Amino acid sequence: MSSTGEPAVSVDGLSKAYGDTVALRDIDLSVAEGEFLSVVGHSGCGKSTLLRVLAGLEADFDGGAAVDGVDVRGEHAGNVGMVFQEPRLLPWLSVRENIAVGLPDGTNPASEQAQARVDELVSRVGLDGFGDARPSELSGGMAQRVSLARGLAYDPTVMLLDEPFSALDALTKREQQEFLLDIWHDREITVVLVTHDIEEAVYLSDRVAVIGGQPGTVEEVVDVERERPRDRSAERLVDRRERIERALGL
Ligand SMILES: Nc1ncnc2c1ncn2[C@@H]1O[C@H](COP(=O)(O)OP(=O)(O)OP(=O)(O)O)[C@@H](O)[C@H]1O
Repeated sequence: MSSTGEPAVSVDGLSKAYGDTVALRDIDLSVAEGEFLSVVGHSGCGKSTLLRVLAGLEADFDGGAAVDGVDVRGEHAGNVGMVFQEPRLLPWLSVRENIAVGLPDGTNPASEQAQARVDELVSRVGLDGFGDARPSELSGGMAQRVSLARGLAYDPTVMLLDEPFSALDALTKREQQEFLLDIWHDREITVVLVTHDIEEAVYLSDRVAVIGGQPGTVEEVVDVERERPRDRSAERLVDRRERIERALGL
């Protein structure tokens, strides 16, 4: 990744209302290239709204939000991939075809280049041998990996993940967390992860932004550390978890 020194994500005085409901108020946030940032907060504090703004899905807001220095409201904005809580796969398409849905507009999915890109993504998310399977033949964790591959197909610089593991059982969730770290490991992408799970946020992230209140504002940004691999029970992580819990009034 070539570093321009520009933050991958910058949010400046962002406020967003839905009619009379103010979801976010005066949010400032900056995410460096290659950084892993999590966003935690109580239900309804505006976490998904923040991701939707960054993904260019909400045009009507006050303040600024940019990805790679480009305003998210602009025509060429949003070199982002998005992964949701549910995999949202098309049941009548194969794994390969579902991933191809995420290829950049104008790509001919039948072209040799597109096919090679899809094969590479199937491999990258550990699904060799399942390329022709239908979503109904996959486990929850596998389906979520297809969703991740579809998000990566666009070759985004920033991945936005909205509680991608919250529907998974505890063991699968851990596997998927490791999997996401593997994908992110070379820091070729910047990750913004929304989660309810404080332990997950602390284990995975460089920094954790705590959003509180309604409308949501940034209460605190907690530095975790840059080192990896990490021990989930390390004192430093426990300390960070407690700090976040206090910020959330838990
Ligand atoms: N499309 C919408 N229309 C009206 N109000 C909305 C809409 N989307 C979100 N809201 C409101 O905005 C506020 C923030 O919602 P948002 O989904 O961003 O919160 P969240 O922190 O992601 O919640 P959760 O953790 O429960 O997913 C809530 O009060 C919600 O009711």
